Amino acid sequence: MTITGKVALVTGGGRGIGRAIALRLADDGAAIALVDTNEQNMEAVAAEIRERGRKATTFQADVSSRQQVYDAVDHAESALGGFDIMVNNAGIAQVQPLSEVTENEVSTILGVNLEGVLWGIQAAATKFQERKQPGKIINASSIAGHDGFAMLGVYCATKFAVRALTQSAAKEYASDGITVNSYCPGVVGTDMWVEIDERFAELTGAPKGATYEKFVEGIALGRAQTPEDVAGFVSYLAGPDSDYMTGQSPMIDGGLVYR
Ligand SMILES: NC(=O)C1=CN([C@@H]2O[C@H](COP(=O)(O)OP(=O)(O)OC[C@H]3O[C@@H](n4cnc5c(N)ncnc54)[C@H](O)[C@@H]3O)[C@@H](O)[C@H]2O)C=CC1
Ligand SMILES: CC(=O)C(C)=O
Repeated sequence: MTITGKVALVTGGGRGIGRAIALRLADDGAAIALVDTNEQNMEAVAAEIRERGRKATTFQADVSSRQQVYDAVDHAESALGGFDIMVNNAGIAQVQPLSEVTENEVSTILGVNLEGVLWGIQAAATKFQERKQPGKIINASSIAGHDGFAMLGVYCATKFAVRALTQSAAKEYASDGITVNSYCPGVVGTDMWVEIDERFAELTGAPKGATYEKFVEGIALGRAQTPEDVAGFVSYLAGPDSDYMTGQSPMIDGGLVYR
Protein backbone atom coordinates (compact mmCIF):
# COMPACT_ATOMS: atom_id res chain seq x y z
CA MET A 1 0.00 0.00 0.00
CA THR A 2 2.87 2.32 -0.88
CA ILE A 3 0.74 4.97 -2.58
CA THR A 4 -2.38 5.06 -0.43
CA GLY A 5 -4.33 8.25 -1.03
CA LYS A 6 -2.56 9.08 -4.28
CA VAL A 7 -4.22 9.60 -7.67
CA ALA A 8 -2.73 7.90 -10.72
CA LEU A 9 -3.68 8.37 -14.37
CA VAL A 10 -2.90 5.53 -16.77
CA THR A 11 -3.20 6.06 -20.52
CA GLY A 12 -3.95 3.00 -22.61
CA GLY A 13 -5.49 1.54 -19.47
CA GLY A 14 -8.18 -0.41 -21.32
CA ARG A 15 -6.15 -3.55 -21.91
CA GLY A 16 -2.75 -5.22 -21.77
CA ILE A 17 0.07 -3.57 -19.87
CA GLY A 18 -2.01 -0.47 -19.06
CA ARG A 19 -4.73 -2.59 -17.47
CA ALA A 20 -2.15 -4.46 -15.38
CA ILE A 21 -0.52 -1.21 -14.27
CA ALA A 22 -3.91 0.26 -13.30
CA LEU A 23 -4.85 -2.82 -11.26
CA ARG A 24 -1.46 -2.92 -9.53
CA LEU A 25 -1.47 0.76 -8.62
CA ALA A 26 -5.00 0.30 -7.29
CA ASP A 27 -3.77 -2.60 -5.15
CA ASP A 28 -0.96 -0.29 -3.99
CA GLY A 29 -3.66 2.07 -2.68
CA ALA A 30 -4.13 4.65 -5.43
CA ALA A 31 -7.32 5.94 -7.02
CA ILE A 32 -7.11 5.36 -10.76
CA ALA A 33 -8.05 7.48 -13.77
CA LEU A 34 -8.16 5.40 -16.93
CA VAL A 35 -7.65 7.05 -20.31
CA ASP A 36 -8.11 5.18 -23.57
CA THR A 37 -9.81 5.45 -26.95
CA ASN A 38 -11.75 2.28 -26.12
CA GLU A 39 -14.53 3.22 -23.68
CA GLN A 40 -15.90 -0.31 -23.30
CA ASN A 41 -12.56 -1.80 -22.32
CA MET A 42 -11.91 1.04 -19.89
CA GLU A 43 -15.24 0.55 -18.15
CA ALA A 44 -14.46 -3.14 -17.68
CA VAL A 45 -11.12 -2.30 -16.04
CA ALA A 46 -12.77 0.37 -13.89
CA ALA A 47 -15.25 -2.26 -12.67
CA GLU A 48 -12.35 -4.55 -11.73
CA ILE A 49 -10.75 -1.72 -9.76
CA ARG A 50 -13.98 -0.92 -7.92
CA GLU A 51 -14.44 -4.62 -7.10
CA ARG A 52 -11.08 -4.31 -5.29
CA GLY A 53 -12.48 -1.49 -3.19
CA ARG A 54 -10.64 1.29 -4.99
CA LYS A 55 -11.90 4.39 -6.78
CA ALA A 56 -11.76 4.51 -10.58
CA THR A 57 -12.86 6.94 -13.24
CA THR A 58 -12.63 6.78 -17.03
CA PHE A 59 -12.01 9.46 -19.65
CA GLN A 60 -12.18 8.60 -23.33
CA ALA A 61 -9.36 10.41 -25.14
CA ASP A 62 -6.88 10.11 -27.96
CA VAL A 63 -3.43 10.89 -26.51
CA SER A 64 -2.27 12.29 -29.84
CA SER A 65 -4.50 15.28 -29.08
CA ARG A 66 -2.80 17.74 -26.73
CA GLN A 67 -6.11 19.21 -25.63
CA GLN A 68 -7.64 15.82 -24.88
CA VAL A 69 -4.65 14.90 -22.71
CA TYR A 70 -4.94 18.15 -20.76
CA ASP A 71 -8.70 17.53 -20.39
CA ALA A 72 -7.98 14.00 -19.13
CA VAL A 73 -5.61 15.30 -16.45
CA ASP A 74 -8.18 17.90 -15.37
CA HIS A 75 -10.83 15.18 -15.23
CA ALA A 76 -8.64 12.97 -13.05
CA GLU A 77 -8.06 15.82 -10.60
CA SER A 78 -11.73 16.82 -10.38
CA ALA A 79 -13.12 13.28 -10.28
CA LEU A 80 -10.63 11.85 -7.78
CA GLY A 81 -9.63 14.93 -5.77
CA GLY A 82 -5.94 15.05 -6.58
CA PHE A 83 -3.19 14.22 -9.08
CA ASP A 84 0.11 12.53 -8.23
CA ILE A 85 1.21 9.94 -10.82
CA MET A 86 1.06 10.06 -14.64
CA VAL A 87 1.67 6.84 -16.56
CA ASN A 88 2.06 7.55 -20.29
CA ASN A 89 1.50 3.97 -21.36
CA ALA A 90 -0.65 4.27 -24.51
CA GLY A 91 1.15 3.26 -27.68
CA ILE A 92 0.81 1.46 -30.96
CA ALA A 93 3.17 -0.83 -32.82
CA GLN A 94 3.81 -0.73 -36.55
CA VAL A 95 5.50 -3.47 -38.57
CA GLN A 96 6.71 -2.17 -41.93
CA PRO A 97 9.97 -2.30 -43.92
CA LEU A 98 11.54 1.17 -43.89
CA SER A 99 11.49 1.24 -47.69
CA GLU A 100 7.70 0.94 -47.65
CA VAL A 101 6.59 3.05 -44.72
CA THR A 102 4.17 5.81 -45.74
CA GLU A 103 3.78 9.43 -44.60
CA ASN A 104 0.43 8.57 -43.03
CA GLU A 105 1.90 5.64 -41.11
CA VAL A 106 4.73 7.81 -39.79
CA SER A 107 2.45 10.64 -38.69
CA THR A 108 0.05 8.20 -37.01
CA ILE A 109 2.67 6.44 -34.89
CA LEU A 110 4.53 9.66 -34.08
CA GLY A 111 1.23 11.16 -32.97
CA VAL A 112 0.50 8.40 -30.47
CA ASN A 113 3.90 7.18 -29.30
CA LEU A 114 5.86 10.45 -29.33
CA GLU A 115 3.38 13.30 -29.16
CA GLY A 116 1.10 11.33 -26.81
CA VAL A 117 3.94 10.94 -24.33
CA LEU A 118 5.04 14.56 -24.78
CA TRP A 119 1.53 15.90 -24.09
CA GLY A 120 1.28 13.58 -21.11
CA ILE A 121 4.57 14.85 -19.70
CA GLN A 122 3.61 18.46 -20.35
CA ALA A 123 0.09 18.20 -18.93
CA ALA A 124 1.21 16.31 -15.81
CA ALA A 125 4.11 18.65 -15.05
CA THR A 126 1.83 21.66 -15.51
CA LYS A 127 -0.70 20.17 -13.10
CA PHE A 128 1.94 19.36 -10.49
CA GLN A 129 3.28 22.92 -10.73
CA GLU A 130 -0.24 24.39 -10.44
CA ARG A 131 -0.85 22.26 -7.36
CA LYS A 132 2.57 23.20 -5.98
CA GLN A 133 3.36 19.56 -5.27
CA PRO A 134 5.88 16.95 -6.37
CA GLY A 135 4.83 14.23 -8.80
CA LYS A 136 5.84 11.13 -10.76
CA ILE A 137 5.84 10.84 -14.52
CA ILE A 138 6.34 7.34 -15.92
CA ASN A 139 6.62 6.65 -19.66
CA ALA A 140 6.40 3.54 -21.80
CA SER A 141 9.58 2.97 -23.76
CA SER A 142 10.76 -0.55 -24.67
CA ILE A 143 13.78 -2.68 -25.50
CA ALA A 144 12.90 -1.16 -28.87
CA GLY A 145 14.01 2.11 -27.33
CA HIS A 146 17.51 0.67 -26.90
CA ASP A 147 17.87 -1.56 -30.00
CA GLY A 148 16.57 -0.95 -33.52
CA PHE A 149 14.70 -4.05 -34.69
CA ALA A 150 14.18 -4.87 -38.37
CA MET A 151 10.66 -4.17 -39.67
CA LEU A 152 9.94 -2.08 -36.55
CA GLY A 153 12.13 0.89 -37.45
CA VAL A 154 9.74 3.77 -36.95
CA TYR A 155 8.28 2.15 -33.83
CA CYS A 156 11.81 1.87 -32.44
CA ALA A 157 12.46 5.51 -33.32
CA THR A 158 9.44 6.54 -31.24
CA LYS A 159 10.64 4.45 -28.27
CA PHE A 160 14.18 5.88 -28.52
CA ALA A 161 12.50 9.29 -28.55
CA VAL A 162 10.61 8.46 -25.34
CA ARG A 163 13.97 7.88 -23.66
CA ALA A 164 15.16 11.29 -24.84
CA LEU A 165 11.99 12.99 -23.60
CA THR A 166 12.40 11.18 -20.27
CA GLN A 167 15.95 12.47 -19.82
CA SER A 168 15.12 16.05 -20.87
CA ALA A 169 11.97 16.21 -18.73
CA ALA A 170 13.85 14.82 -15.72
CA LYS A 171 16.37 17.66 -16.01
CA GLU A 172 13.74 20.36 -16.56
CA TYR A 173 11.40 19.34 -13.75
CA ALA A 174 13.78 18.13 -11.03
CA SER A 175 13.64 21.49 -9.24
CA ASP A 176 9.85 21.02 -8.93
CA GLY A 177 10.31 17.67 -7.20
CA ILE A 178 8.97 15.86 -10.26
CA THR A 179 10.72 12.63 -11.25
CA VAL A 180 10.48 11.28 -14.81
CA ASN A 181 11.40 7.69 -15.69
CA SER A 182 10.49 5.08 -18.31
CA TYR A 183 9.97 1.34 -18.32
CA CYS A 184 11.45 -0.77 -21.12
CA PRO A 185 9.66 -4.12 -21.35
CA GLY A 186 10.69 -6.92 -23.70
CA VAL A 187 8.23 -9.33 -25.30
CA VAL A 188 4.93 -9.10 -23.42
CA GLY A 189 2.04 -11.40 -24.31
CA THR A 190 -0.60 -8.79 -25.11
CA ASP A 191 -2.89 -8.02 -28.02
CA MET A 192 -0.14 -5.76 -29.35
CA TRP A 193 2.08 -8.79 -29.88
CA VAL A 194 -0.75 -10.71 -31.50
CA GLU A 195 -0.99 -7.87 -34.01
CA ILE A 196 2.81 -7.69 -34.47
CA ASP A 197 3.03 -11.43 -35.07
CA GLU A 198 0.15 -11.38 -37.57
CA ARG A 199 1.81 -8.56 -39.52
CA PHE A 200 5.15 -10.41 -39.62
CA ALA A 201 3.29 -13.47 -40.93
CA GLU A 202 1.71 -11.35 -43.68
CA LEU A 203 5.02 -9.79 -44.69
CA THR A 204 7.35 -12.78 -44.42
CA GLY A 205 5.13 -15.80 -44.89
CA ALA A 206 6.17 -17.10 -41.47
CA PRO A 207 3.51 -19.22 -39.76
CA LYS A 208 1.36 -17.36 -37.23
CA GLY A 209 3.04 -17.47 -33.84
CA ALA A 210 6.50 -18.12 -35.29
CA THR A 211 7.81 -14.56 -34.92
CA TYR A 212 6.58 -14.29 -31.33
CA GLU A 213 8.17 -17.66 -30.47
CA LYS A 214 11.46 -16.61 -32.11
CA PHE A 215 11.63 -13.49 -29.96
CA VAL A 216 10.70 -15.44 -26.82
CA GLU A 217 13.41 -18.04 -27.50
CA GLY A 218 15.98 -15.28 -27.02
CA ILE A 219 14.85 -14.49 -23.49
CA ALA A 220 17.36 -15.71 -20.88
CA LEU A 221 14.70 -16.38 -18.24
CA GLY A 222 12.95 -18.70 -20.68
CA ARG A 223 9.43 -17.28 -20.78
CA ALA A 224 7.49 -14.43 -22.33
CA GLN A 225 6.86 -11.40 -20.13
CA THR A 226 3.44 -10.88 -18.57
CA PRO A 227 1.75 -7.50 -18.16
CA GLU A 228 2.03 -8.06 -14.40
CA ASP A 229 5.84 -8.32 -14.70
CA VAL A 230 5.79 -4.80 -16.13
CA ALA A 231 3.27 -3.54 -13.57
CA GLY A 232 5.53 -4.67 -10.73
CA PHE A 233 8.30 -2.39 -11.94
CA VAL A 234 5.89 0.48 -12.55
CA SER A 235 4.67 0.00 -8.97
CA TYR A 236 8.26 0.73 -7.86
CA LEU A 237 8.49 3.78 -10.13
CA ALA A 238 5.17 5.10 -8.76
CA GLY A 239 6.15 4.63 -5.11
CA PRO A 240 8.41 6.47 -2.65
CA ASP A 241 11.28 3.96 -3.00
CA SER A 242 12.08 5.44 -6.43
CA ASP A 243 12.14 9.07 -5.21
CA TYR A 244 15.89 9.30 -5.87
CA MET A 245 15.62 7.97 -9.44
CA THR A 246 14.98 10.22 -12.42
CA GLY A 247 15.73 10.36 -16.13
CA GLN A 248 16.20 6.59 -16.37
CA SER A 249 14.82 4.02 -18.82
CA PRO A 250 15.80 0.62 -17.42
CA MET A 251 15.17 -2.62 -19.26
CA ILE A 252 12.86 -5.14 -17.64
CA ASP A 253 12.83 -7.86 -20.31
CA GLY A 254 13.76 -11.20 -18.75
CA GLY A 255 17.27 -10.94 -20.18
CA LEU A 256 17.06 -10.01 -23.85
CA VAL A 257 18.81 -6.68 -24.37
CA TYR A 258 21.76 -5.87 -22.13
CA ARG A 259 22.86 -2.29 -21.46
N1 LIG B 1 3.54 -5.67 -25.71
C1 LIG B 1 4.86 -5.57 -25.66
O1 LIG B 1 5.59 -6.56 -25.89
C2 LIG B 1 5.52 -4.28 -25.34
C3 LIG B 1 4.79 -3.09 -25.22
N2 LIG B 1 5.46 -1.92 -24.94
C4 LIG B 1 4.72 -0.65 -24.81
O2 LIG B 1 3.80 -0.76 -23.73
C5 LIG B 1 2.63 0.02 -24.01
C6 LIG B 1 1.39 -0.85 -23.87
O3 LIG B 1 1.54 -1.94 -24.76
P1 LIG B 1 0.44 -3.13 -24.81
O4 LIG B 1 -0.35 -3.17 -23.57
O5 LIG B 1 1.16 -4.35 -25.26
O6 LIG B 1 -0.48 -2.61 -26.02
P2 LIG B 1 -2.00 -2.93 -26.37
O7 LIG B 1 -2.14 -2.62 -27.83
O8 LIG B 1 -2.38 -4.28 -25.90
O9 LIG B 1 -2.81 -1.84 -25.52
C7 LIG B 1 -2.62 -0.48 -25.82
C8 LIG B 1 -3.79 0.31 -25.27
O10 LIG B 1 -3.60 1.68 -25.64
C9 LIG B 1 -4.79 2.17 -26.23
N3 LIG B 1 -4.46 3.23 -27.21
C10 LIG B 1 -3.88 3.06 -28.43
N4 LIG B 1 -3.77 4.24 -29.06
C11 LIG B 1 -4.29 5.18 -28.22
C12 LIG B 1 -4.46 6.58 -28.31
N5 LIG B 1 -4.11 7.25 -29.42
N6 LIG B 1 -5.02 7.22 -27.25
C13 LIG B 1 -5.42 6.54 -26.14
N7 LIG B 1 -5.28 5.20 -26.01
C14 LIG B 1 -4.73 4.54 -27.04
C15 LIG B 1 -5.45 0.96 -26.87
O11 LIG B 1 -6.86 1.17 -27.04
C16 LIG B 1 -5.14 -0.13 -25.86
O12 LIG B 1 -6.12 -0.19 -24.85
C17 LIG B 1 2.84 0.60 -25.41
O13 LIG B 1 3.35 1.92 -25.31
C18 LIG B 1 3.89 -0.32 -26.02
O14 LIG B 1 4.66 0.34 -27.02
C19 LIG B 1 6.82 -1.87 -24.75
C20 LIG B 1 7.56 -3.01 -24.87
C21 LIG B 1 6.97 -4.28 -25.17
C1 LIG C 1 6.29 -4.25 -28.83
C2 LIG C 1 7.65 -4.04 -28.33
O1 LIG C 1 8.06 -3.00 -27.89
C3 LIG C 1 8.52 -5.18 -28.35
C4 LIG C 1 9.94 -4.96 -28.22
O2 LIG C 1 8.05 -6.25 -28.42
